[in-house]
Amino acid sequence: MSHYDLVVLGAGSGNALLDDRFSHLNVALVSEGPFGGTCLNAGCIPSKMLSVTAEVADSVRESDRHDVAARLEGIAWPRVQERVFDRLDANSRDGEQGRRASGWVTVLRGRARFTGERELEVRTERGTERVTADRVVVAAGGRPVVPPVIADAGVPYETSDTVMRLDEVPARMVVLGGGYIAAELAHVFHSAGTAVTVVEQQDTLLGPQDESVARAFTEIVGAQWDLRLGREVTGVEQSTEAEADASGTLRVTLDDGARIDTDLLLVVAGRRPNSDVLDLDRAGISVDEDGLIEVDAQLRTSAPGVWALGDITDGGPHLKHVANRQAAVVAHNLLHPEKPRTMSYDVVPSAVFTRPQIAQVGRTEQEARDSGPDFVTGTRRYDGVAYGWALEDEQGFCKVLLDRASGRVIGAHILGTQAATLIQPLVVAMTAGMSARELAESPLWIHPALTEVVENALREALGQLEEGADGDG
Ligand SMILES: Cc1cc2nc3c(=O)[nH]c(=O)nc-3n(C[C@H](O)[C@H](O)[C@H](O)COP(=O)(O)OP(=O)(O)OC[C@H]3O[C@@H](n4cnc5c(N)ncnc54)[C@H](O)[C@@H]3O)c2cc1C
Ligand SMILES: NC(=O)c1ccc[n+]([C@@H]2O[C@H](COP(=O)([O-])OP(=O)(O)OC[C@H]3O[C@@H](n4cnc5c(N)ncnc54)[C@H](O)[C@@H]3O)[C@@H](O)[C@H]2O)c1
Repeated sequence: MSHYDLVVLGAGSGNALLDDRFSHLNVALVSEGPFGGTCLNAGCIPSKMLSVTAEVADSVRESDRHDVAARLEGIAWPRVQERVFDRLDANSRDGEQGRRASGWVTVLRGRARFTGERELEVRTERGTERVTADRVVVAAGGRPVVPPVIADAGVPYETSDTVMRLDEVPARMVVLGGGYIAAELAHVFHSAGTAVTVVEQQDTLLGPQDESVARAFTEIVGAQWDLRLGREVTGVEQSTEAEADASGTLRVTLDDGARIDTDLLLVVAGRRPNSDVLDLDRAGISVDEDGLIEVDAQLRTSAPGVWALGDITDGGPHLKHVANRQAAVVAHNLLHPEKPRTMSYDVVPSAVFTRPQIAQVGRTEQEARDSGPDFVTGTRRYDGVAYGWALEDEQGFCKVLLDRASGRVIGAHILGTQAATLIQPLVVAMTAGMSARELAESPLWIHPALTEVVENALREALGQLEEGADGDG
């Protein structure tokens, strides 16, 4: 049994909290999977590297909109694979080697589970190691959910953990689920030449987005992907050899009786926390009904001396920038228990790196309607500003929601080129408590940058506020 000052479980965002400030401690970093966790190896980063490649191909395809004569000869998928994963795998290996060479971090690669309070068993290649610690941070993330209809069918399928590393691009793909991951990966594979069918149980893709964004996105991609909305998969079978040659290796049946022959099934129907394999009850760590570890604002769990962060917790949306901030808060609280910091989830932006790109922060219009504050909206389209003309963009828009009483932005939604970047001034204003008028009128907005669409949406909403105020008077 080895004893440590600190054990961190998980080499994703958990690894991010360890820096030289901890070098006076005896630390163990335990991880089953590779360093960098989901984000580096199978999540945010490879998906964005592939999505930018897809964007480049899309630009060539659409070059005639800008009177440029170009023809796409194809995406060299094996070379893309090498470029993306050689870099990411090296980064992961370097991260692990750096820790091993640090002199103060012991790396234990293997599956861990709790055997008592701040006591763990780790099954490594060299056998089972038992460790105890004064303090423990649990950052064991989550994994894809595979509905029983697929898991029990005994057929081959891919998830986001595997699909980005395929050797070749399939001719046909059925994507089960129409959320974030589906939107990003369907774009990548469609652009690489795959005929994509998306099966989503709700009536739109990206259901939790603002209703105008979800509607517009569903309509735009509906012209490129075969969408089966409001549908569920009821069965999947492997085709016979003769059928496979003619129509693909799998046959997917939907609840309306439709049968779809395909070469590959991608299951992206949500994620679940890895808490079920950790025997958390033996450590006194409480979870909610979804298996998420319950944490307070300081990211403490119900067990003394145990903190948790990232996708395994019930603290905030499961996004990498949230997990990174949580890691910074936990690091501070471990080092300065007398002056602890807390997490706030008041303003959490997110983006979907699909085509068109989508970004959001704060409330959706449907949430604002349901939760009752009196609000106004302002929407401006990309084709209403000069840079939108330059882009020949006929789909993009920015919508802002302002609280009538305070004049502050309570939500913002952008669909279109560079949405993830354009939303940031709105995020800053919301975080700083700046009014919409201050944001629209105090900084100079560069002309004719695309940010003018944000400025104009704000001005439109401010006009609505004024009209309301005049009416009241
Ligand atoms: C395809 C995809 C795209 C995404 N894109 C984005 C994006 O663009 N932007 C964004 O903000 N977020 C994105 N996310 C979400 C983001 O990846 C996660 O929120 C983030 O990586 C969570 O970090 P984490 O440290 O909580 O978990 P992880 O990074 O999953 O780390 C968990 C660690 O725990 C280890 N572990 C688990 N169980 C055990 C065990 N029993 N014993 C030992 N070790 C264990 C794992 O090996 C791993 O090292 C994406 C996710 C996916 C799947
Ligand atoms: N850009 C980003 O920030 C980014 C990108 C990818 C993933 N993520 C993170 O990963 C999480 C998981 O992404 P995800 O796309 O797997 O989940 P999700 O929750 O976003 O979407 C899952 C979708 O699958 C549908 N679904 C579930 N079961 C189904 C079934 N049996 N039949 C048909 N449809 C079904 C759901 O209705 C939902 O629309 C996200 O919530 C987010 O936290 C973030």
